[in-house]
Amino acid sequence: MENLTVTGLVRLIGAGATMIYVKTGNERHTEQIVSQAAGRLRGVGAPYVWTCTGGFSRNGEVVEGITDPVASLDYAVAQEGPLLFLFKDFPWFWGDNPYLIRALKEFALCGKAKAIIVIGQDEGLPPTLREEFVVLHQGLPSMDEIRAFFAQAAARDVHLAKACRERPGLMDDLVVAAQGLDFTDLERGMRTARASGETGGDGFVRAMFETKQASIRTSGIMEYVVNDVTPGQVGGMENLKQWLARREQAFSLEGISSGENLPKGVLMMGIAGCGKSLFVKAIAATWRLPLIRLDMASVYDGTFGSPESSLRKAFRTAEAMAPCVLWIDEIESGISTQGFKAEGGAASRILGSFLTWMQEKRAPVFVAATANAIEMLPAEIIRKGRFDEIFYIGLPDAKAREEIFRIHLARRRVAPETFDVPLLAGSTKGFSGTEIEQAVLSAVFEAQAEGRSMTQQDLMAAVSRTVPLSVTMAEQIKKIEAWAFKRAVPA
Ligand SMILES: Nc1ncnc2c1ncn2[C@@H]1O[C@H](COP(=O)(O)OP(=O)(O)OP(=O)(O)O)[C@@H](O)[C@H]1O
Repeated sequence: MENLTVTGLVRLIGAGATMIYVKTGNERHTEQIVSQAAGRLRGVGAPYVWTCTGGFSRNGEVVEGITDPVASLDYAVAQEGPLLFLFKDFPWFWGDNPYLIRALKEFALCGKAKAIIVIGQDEGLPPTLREEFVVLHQGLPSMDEIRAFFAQAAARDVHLAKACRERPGLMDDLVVAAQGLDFTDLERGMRTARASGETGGDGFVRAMFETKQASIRTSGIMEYVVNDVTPGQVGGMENLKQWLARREQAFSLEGISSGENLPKGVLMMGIAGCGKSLFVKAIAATWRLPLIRLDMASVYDGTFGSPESSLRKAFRTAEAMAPCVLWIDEIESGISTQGFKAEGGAASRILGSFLTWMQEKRAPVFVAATANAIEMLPAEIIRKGRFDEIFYIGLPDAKAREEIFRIHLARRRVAPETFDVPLLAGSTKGFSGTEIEQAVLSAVFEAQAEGRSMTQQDLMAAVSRTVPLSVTMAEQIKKIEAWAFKRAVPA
């Protein structure tokens, strides 16, 4: 699907296109582009803009108050061209109005001196009209458009102009911070910066990051994860850490600019609570990339639109924010226990479009996918070449458990040297990272409740109170490990 641009629109209409459908999330900006295109088309003048409440207006003045969609098309047909009509609310009517569909089909035959542009939020073009319309997509602004936006903003805003003079690299920082925002959000970001009273360069950059976080949050299926986890905070997983370190160069600025040999992504599967999420955060923090989390369960349950359109939106946002890490959490969600093939429809279509995107993406988006229920993953997803590597994160061994104890004791400001950590590690065979963390926390609380410092005894008592998942789910874990042994690299 082609992107909506002024030149593209002028070229299309100049070549005789009479019916264009623009999929947009920002009506106002689409209207601006259509107005600019109309200005470049000889003899067309300002476009007629139709809404279901006000009828037609031109240059902001009402010219004809027809609010019925079919009658409005009759009006458009009767006008002398060359003219451009922008219809805003048609998609709400054409679902159950055969007269409107017919009137649109007739408009397509009414001559070339007039063109109509219909705008809508979703793909919602009825199948019967697909042949009539050229479909365009109003994507997110490019880096050049964002730069132009800030240049214009600096011409109006004395604080931004001053900050740009004082910090030569500010424009670049702003463009990176604002990537992935649409024009409405860019304006919102400027307002946030002004309202915060922080009018230095950092204030503007921060406002853009905050706007991006808020904008990703409102999409419902995605979340901007603020994080500063380093590999030093992850116990064990030596293979994964080495893998990560070897690829750091590829995701450096030079690596990204060369665009060559960029890693596609990793799939991390394994037992709950063993640090999959923690490691995804460590990847993003090590490479100093923004981390966006996509919740597959919300994609599948359709709360925020059809799964297909949610996923497309997520990919577009990730590409617009590139370079970034896209964390696909619970990638196996939505696939029933009866198996991938039996599910047929939605699940296989969605996983199919995910795999195609993985294969074709050019933008530096590193995909970090995590999965718990690995036996549900279809062969398609674990086939070699989809992900750069598939890691299995199992229960930590004794050395990893020691590291995990040290990390969590230090996090609670307790000096690990004062404890017999090897003994603790030896007593926690079969514990996951979460279970070790919980045991440390429980011992901290016990000691606090009695108003004293924590002792080895508190920790050993907390450990003996814990029944790890590996005991209650021994059979399942054995099965998972046997499955992973053949298909994945141990983390
Ligand atoms: N290897 C580890 N090193 C240090 N801490 C760990 C480790 N594994 C788990 N933890 C602790 O347990 C918490 C939960 O782990 P995390 O959420 O990363 O596990 P997960 O495998 O993603 O689990 P789930 O599948 O349930 O989301 C982490 O925030 C961390 O505090």
